[in-house]
Amino acid sequence: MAFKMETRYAHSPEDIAHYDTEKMRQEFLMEKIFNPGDILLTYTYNDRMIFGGVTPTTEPLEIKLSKELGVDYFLQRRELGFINIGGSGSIMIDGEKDNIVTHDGYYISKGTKELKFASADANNPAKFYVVSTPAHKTYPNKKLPFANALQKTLGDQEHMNKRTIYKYIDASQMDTCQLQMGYTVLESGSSWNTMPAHTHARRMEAYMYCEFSNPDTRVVHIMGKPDATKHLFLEPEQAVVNPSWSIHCGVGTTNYAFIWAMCGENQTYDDMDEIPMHELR
Ligand SMILES: O=C[C@H](O)[C@@H](O)CC(=O)C(=O)O
Ligand SMILES: [Zn+2]
Repeated sequence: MAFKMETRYAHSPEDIAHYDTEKMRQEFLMEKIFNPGDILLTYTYNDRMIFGGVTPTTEPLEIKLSKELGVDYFLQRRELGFINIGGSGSIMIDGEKDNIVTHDGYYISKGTKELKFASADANNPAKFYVVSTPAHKTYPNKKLPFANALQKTLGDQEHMNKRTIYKYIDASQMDTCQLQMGYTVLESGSSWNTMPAHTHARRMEAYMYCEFSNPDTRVVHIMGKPDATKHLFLEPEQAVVNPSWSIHCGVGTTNYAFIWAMCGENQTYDDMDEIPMHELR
């Protein structure tokens, strides 16, 4: 079992103006999220979000962080959400087991001492995409089945952005200190996400692109100030950190899905500043 947590620092818009492709990728792209048997995390200084992949095979996996966070145990002062995009598995929350199928999600409260992730079949492992944010209060753990997610259909064929947003952790539906998280699925023939683009200076956001309809599909993720954009070419199951001053949208060479997670100042999903098309550069 390998455990890795990389640190990614925070940037100003002026910093990235001079970054070339390689530097942009080093600073904002996570190239590997899921590796069988491993826990691969990123700690970003943008609102101190921790995100990454837990991919158990034969042995259950547990995120053990204490010294790194200056606490007694990982979730002492944090909450955690996950969505499983792999095979079936299970979790153990302080001794209580719950089975997890593909696309099940979960909210795990601050104060949880033991959280173990397992796969039912090591050859088709569960892929737990986990996101954790600082938390000040303990709210109930909550299983978030795909079928219960709050659905919002957006876009149309003319704009090549027909998609469904599945809100798993939504502050208008349940208690969460900071974290909000969901899963967006594009329809066949649609390629654009989050267009018109937006910023929300009140929250940062991480995107993890997955479930590409073809292995050769690439998603071009666009970020930066609206009038100074940069792009990254992404393979399946890679993630991007988007600072709160940055737009975050993308276009794929086929359709795809992605998991988004936000935290910061407020919890109002619709608090977004849409960018007029003529302002994009
Ligand atoms: O702040 C909200 C996030 O960027 C996403 O929820 C947007 C999204 O899933 C989409 O438009 O496809
Ligand atoms: Zn957003």
